[in-house]
Amino acid sequence: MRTAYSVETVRAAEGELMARLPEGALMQRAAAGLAAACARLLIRRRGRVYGARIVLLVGPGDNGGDALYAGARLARRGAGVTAVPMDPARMHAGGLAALRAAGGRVEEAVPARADLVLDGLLGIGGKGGLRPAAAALAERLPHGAPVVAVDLPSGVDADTGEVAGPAVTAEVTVAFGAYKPGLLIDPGATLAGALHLVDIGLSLDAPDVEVLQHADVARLLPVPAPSSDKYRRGVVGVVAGSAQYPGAAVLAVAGALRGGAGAVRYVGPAAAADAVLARFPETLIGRGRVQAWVVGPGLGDGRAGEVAELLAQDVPVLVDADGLRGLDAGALRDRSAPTLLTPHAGEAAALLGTDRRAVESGRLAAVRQLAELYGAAALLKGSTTLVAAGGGPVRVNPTGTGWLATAGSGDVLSGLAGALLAAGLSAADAGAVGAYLHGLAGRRAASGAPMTAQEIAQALPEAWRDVRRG
Ligand SMILES: NC(=O)C1=CN([C@@H]2O[C@H](COP(=O)(O)OP(=O)(O)OC[C@H]3O[C@@H](n4cnc5c(N)ncnc54)[C@H](OP(=O)(O)O)[C@@H]3O)[C@@H](O)[C@H]2O)[C@@H](O)CC1
Ligand SMILES: Nc1ncnc2c1ncn2[C@@H]1O[C@H](COP(=O)(O)OP(=O)(O)O)[C@@H](O)[C@H]1O
Ligand SMILES: [K+]
Repeated sequence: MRTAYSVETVRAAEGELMARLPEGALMQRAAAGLAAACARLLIRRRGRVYGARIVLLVGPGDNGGDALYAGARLARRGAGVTAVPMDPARMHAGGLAALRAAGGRVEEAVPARADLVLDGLLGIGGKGGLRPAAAALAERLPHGAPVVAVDLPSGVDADTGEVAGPAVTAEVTVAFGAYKPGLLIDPGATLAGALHLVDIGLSLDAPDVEVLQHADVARLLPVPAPSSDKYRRGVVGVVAGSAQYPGAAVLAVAGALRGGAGAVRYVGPAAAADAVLARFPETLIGRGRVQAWVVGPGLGDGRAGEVAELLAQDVPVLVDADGLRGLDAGALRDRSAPTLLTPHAGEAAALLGTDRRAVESGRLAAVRQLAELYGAAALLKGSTTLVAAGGGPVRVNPTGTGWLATAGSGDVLSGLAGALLAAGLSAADAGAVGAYLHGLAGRRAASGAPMTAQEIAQALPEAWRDVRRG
């Protein structure tokens, strides 16, 4: 499991540790780890550190200090290091002295050529969008040089991943003590590139954000026991599709059949039921007992009554797409069985009474609000799928890919996550495991070329095997 901690938590842990260590010790640990990561990158790219041209973008705070001390270490290994300050009058004094002592230079303009750039403009002390002096440096990077972000790409909000205006795009981000949520959530995650963590000795407990990995997902997968039968494995009921959108029913059932439940029951108009049976003769048709319902994909208008009726039952319910329209927050909060809502940004905006852009730029806050307002687990789809429930850490899905943005892909996910719910996973686990498998299947089905939603469903068994192999 990869975890991330808010700035407030990291600052508190740093404060505690700093009080017990000699002054500057933490920054030396950070700079040593940073310099080692830079050296590895230079050796990979050009065989050695000696003779490399390194540019340090230096902000006024400790983030700039880290860059200066790391630059000094690299200069001692024979690199030519040039520091470019955001404000020449405000640079970390100790770091600057160390760089000069190691033979580094300070210049006002960013050199046109470099083998490596260290972005030490802003770290966790950055507030709001980059101010003009910082933005000017971030926008004038030497062409083609890889960028290593110090703790955080400057311009990314550490707690949310929001980016207001210009920001640095890094090849690698070297984070100190802990990952920050903004490194894991888009748009920040995309700008951060590959992540590398330097242990500086912080002790941290409950994370704000967590990212499941293969081993975590493997532990949660519902694998049949010798004594299993189809009912014990769980029956998932799918209420989806309409005369206008029969395909949504087929795709939701396709996802559900690969989600680990023992049987899939379909409830919907005859035309959609015929389409489902033609494709999946193993589907049970018509109402009956289920261990979880999936309701919403392709329902069309005028079926809110059916949604309310399912929500009145004391079984887990996943609500997606058209099912999300006009949900009654009070009724949801009163439910005792688990509920999982799976909106995309537009649907989430409608549920929260805000606009789509606000959701997309502040995904973490939006998913937390959804979970709180509706008293349910919430899975916010899109670039970086997030799952929130009950005030616990928000789960960030690491397997997503833009190729998943294809019509019907969400229908497959709803069936899949619903089946996991029927198999007995909690709503948060069903959402997180569903998104994980869906992303893996999407990557496998696409492998660099467009794919269809049906192909995502078809690739799900391979995603399961992949996860179980570890
Ligand atoms: N604490 C520790 O133990 C350790 C911390 N470590 C390192 O310290 C980093 C945090 O350092 P930090 O607290 O000095 O803040 P930092 O990110 O350098 O920025 C603050 C400066 O930026 C300015 N500024 C703010 N927003 C701005 C904007 N939008 N655009 C432009 N300028 C802006 C702000 O200016 P002001 O608002 O004061 O005018 C202030 O001068 C952390 O990320 C890690 O790298 C490691 O060494 C490990 C040990
Ligand atoms: N940029 C993206 N990166 C990763 N995944 C994405 C992106 N855009 C969409 N997705 C995923 O694709 C699926 C689309 O679902 P949805 O919006 O419900 O579409 P549809 O209703 O057509 O099925 C979701 O799983 C979502 O997370
Ligand atoms: K930085």
